[in-house]
Amino acid sequence: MVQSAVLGFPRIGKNRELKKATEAYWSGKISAEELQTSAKNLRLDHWKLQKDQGVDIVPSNDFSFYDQIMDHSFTFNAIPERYLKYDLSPLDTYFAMGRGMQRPAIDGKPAVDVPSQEMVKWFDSNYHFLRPEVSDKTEFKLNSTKAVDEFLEAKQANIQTRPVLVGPVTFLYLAKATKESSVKPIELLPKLTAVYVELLKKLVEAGAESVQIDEPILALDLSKEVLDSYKSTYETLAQGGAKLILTTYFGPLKDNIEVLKGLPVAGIHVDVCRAPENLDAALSILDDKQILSVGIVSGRNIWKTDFQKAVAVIEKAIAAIGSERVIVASSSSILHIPHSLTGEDQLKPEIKRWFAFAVEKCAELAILTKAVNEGPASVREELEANAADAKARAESPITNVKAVRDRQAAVTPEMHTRATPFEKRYALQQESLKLPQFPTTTIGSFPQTKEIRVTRNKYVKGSISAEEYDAFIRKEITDVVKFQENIGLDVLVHGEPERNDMVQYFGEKMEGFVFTVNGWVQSYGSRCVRPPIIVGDVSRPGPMTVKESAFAQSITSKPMKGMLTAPITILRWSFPRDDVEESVQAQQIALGLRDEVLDLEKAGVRVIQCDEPALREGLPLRRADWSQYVDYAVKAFRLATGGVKDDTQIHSHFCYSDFNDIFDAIQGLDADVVSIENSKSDMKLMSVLSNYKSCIGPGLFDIHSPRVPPVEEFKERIDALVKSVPKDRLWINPDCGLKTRGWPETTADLENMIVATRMARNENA
Ligand SMILES: Nc1nc2c(c(=O)[nH]1)N[C@@H](CNc1ccc(C(=O)N[C@@H](CCC(=O)N[C@@H](CCC(=O)N[C@@H](CCC(=O)O)C(=O)O)C(=O)O)C(=O)O)cc1)CN2
Ligand code: MET
Ligand SMILES: [Zn+2]
Repeated sequence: MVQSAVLGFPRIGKNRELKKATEAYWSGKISAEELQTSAKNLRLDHWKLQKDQGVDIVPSNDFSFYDQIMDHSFTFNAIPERYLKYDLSPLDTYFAMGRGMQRPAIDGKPAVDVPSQEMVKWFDSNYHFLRPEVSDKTEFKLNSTKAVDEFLEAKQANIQTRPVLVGPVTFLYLAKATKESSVKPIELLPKLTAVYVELLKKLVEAGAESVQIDEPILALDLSKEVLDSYKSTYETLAQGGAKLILTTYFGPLKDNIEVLKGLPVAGIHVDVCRAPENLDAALSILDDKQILSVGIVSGRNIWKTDFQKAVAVIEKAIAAIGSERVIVASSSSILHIPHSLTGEDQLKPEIKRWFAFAVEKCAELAILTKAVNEGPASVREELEANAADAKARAESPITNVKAVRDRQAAVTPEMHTRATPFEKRYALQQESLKLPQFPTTTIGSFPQTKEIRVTRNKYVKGSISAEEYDAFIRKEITDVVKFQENIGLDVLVHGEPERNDMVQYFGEKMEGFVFTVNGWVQSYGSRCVRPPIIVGDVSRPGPMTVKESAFAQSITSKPMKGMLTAPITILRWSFPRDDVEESVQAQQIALGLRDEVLDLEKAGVRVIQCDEPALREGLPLRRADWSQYVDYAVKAFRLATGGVKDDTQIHSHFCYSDFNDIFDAIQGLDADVVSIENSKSDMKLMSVLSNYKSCIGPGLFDIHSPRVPPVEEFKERIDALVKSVPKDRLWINPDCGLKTRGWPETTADLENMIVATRMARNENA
């Protein structure tokens, strides 16, 4: 019999219970025990939910308080020394790795001041993990039995789970060596694998029938060294005695499939949503006992699975290897989609029927499995309903809007190019903006205080009027503008208090999107987003940000920076359509933004920033696919911004550190100023910065952590930057927006940043 499986379930909870509990713990409102209890309840709920939907194989150890990769660093004792010297509890050590910790000496306990680990994007998703850090001194050992404990916890509730581990090759591939260490992480494989064996033995002892071991890097271009390591690593892992299901996802395996041939694993999992060709590839290398887990229900999007197509794929696998050896699974963990559609009553029924969220995806897996086990007649109604939903979507008028298509057809090459080259127009901008050396600015948002969120919530629920809300936002903007003037920033921002989220906000102002009330997806740690869903052709019916930006400019004589989210980021951080090319969707969004940019310019805003932080994560996982992506991504940005006058300054912003990969694309945007995250990447960007032809503001402090760097630290960073960036091209700013920070640390951060900038100006005048 075919079995169904989920590779990982969203852990944040239906109503973001985990977010609320961890944040309450951090602020001292609940105890560690209370936090553990709510986590335990959530795990139990989620196991039961999946079982109730009819899933046969449910995962354990997919839970995490912060990030599953960091859990592995913690489990295998890859804990940098800097987190251990304070004698914190294991839980607090763990959270310090995730978010840093800074607190004064109290009750005889020493002061703590430690930044978090580096946070990076999980493949091409909007989820972030904490990059493991290893060195030749790392002593891998079992520091935690979380995987075993959670397995037993489920077992106690009479639920047999399949524990999930991140495979050792993927773990070390994603790791970096500490600064002091010369070791290449991958060289530590033998040492680390030995500890995996120990853990696997414990899981088997506890009663685990099989273990899911994730090796998603197999969807990347890999070196021979990495590929070759699979054989010896998995031969060693086999000593653990566990039945391993080696899991790959997010893309085609291509030639990497070869290394899976002959590995001593019980089965492999492939993603056939992203890469249908993985099915044949996998079938061609399995031995005559191995299981094939077919990832057919997408863990990355919210569209209903096309049952008819899916059944055909599964039947093909069954025909090849027999039903005992086939598992029907989610393509990847379904961490990336919201919890459930229940309660999303504001969605029009004719559109809601196109979607399946996590709980509904579980039901889909059960239906598909039944269809192949008991025959289509056993789920006839479900199959018919599914076919009707697909047909209704294909025929919906919103998926093909003539005015939008006509405008796209009329786009010309000239619309992508500014009238004058950078050097000349920057000189004009300098003349009009009159900025000092090393201009200071911020990335856009200021703290989204509890008061702001609560007031917006009241407005959304209708308990305050639009006028009251507008007045509140105007007051917030006024306060933020005054604050920036007082503190001495050069290019101001309005602070984005009116925005729930930089993507959702724009989605809500454009046609072609729909929204959820509770469709939260974890982005990092306790932070979540509610991605809007692109359901049809996109257009912009009217101004989206002009009112707030024009007001902010009207109350200051300093230049006010208008703040927009650029096309690829709106596209990537939404759930895009799967019936139209992403390049087409990007261009539709770009045309809407182009109108907004020109309206801002008309309203007297002379600096306009279009944030494109998702440009890097949008890069296809395989290099061979990069150029066609970069081509449409860069065009979309240029289409949005290319229509402005010479003396209107275009900024962009990127918050990740792999600048190298995308250097040419960023250059190709032809923005006048770009700000990029830099503070946590060990200043490794330095070497490429000197080649950048326009202005650049490498981030000077990490906004993900409440830790405030002292003035000297800022000064050191600026001094290092002055050595690689031309003195008339360097801007000074934080890594990213300040919305997740509180006012005390924001004030201290910016004060220190400005003091250090003034020192640097004196020295470099
Ligand atoms: N979409 C997206 N992706 C991104 C980023 C981003 O900004 N947006 N930034 C990078 C890092 N990721 C981040 C993701 C989320 C947040 C973040 O701050 N999220 C907030 C929610 C933001 C939001 O949607 N706020 C809404 C709803 C807030 C809310 O929780 N309201 C309460 C009621 C009010 C209250 O009691 O607090 C409720 O609904 O229950 C609003 O302000 O309107 C959170 O998790 O807390 C920050 C960074 C990369 N990816
Ligand atoms: C994730 S990039 C954030 C950019 C946005 N303008 C902000 O400051 O919040
Ligand atoms: Zn950012």
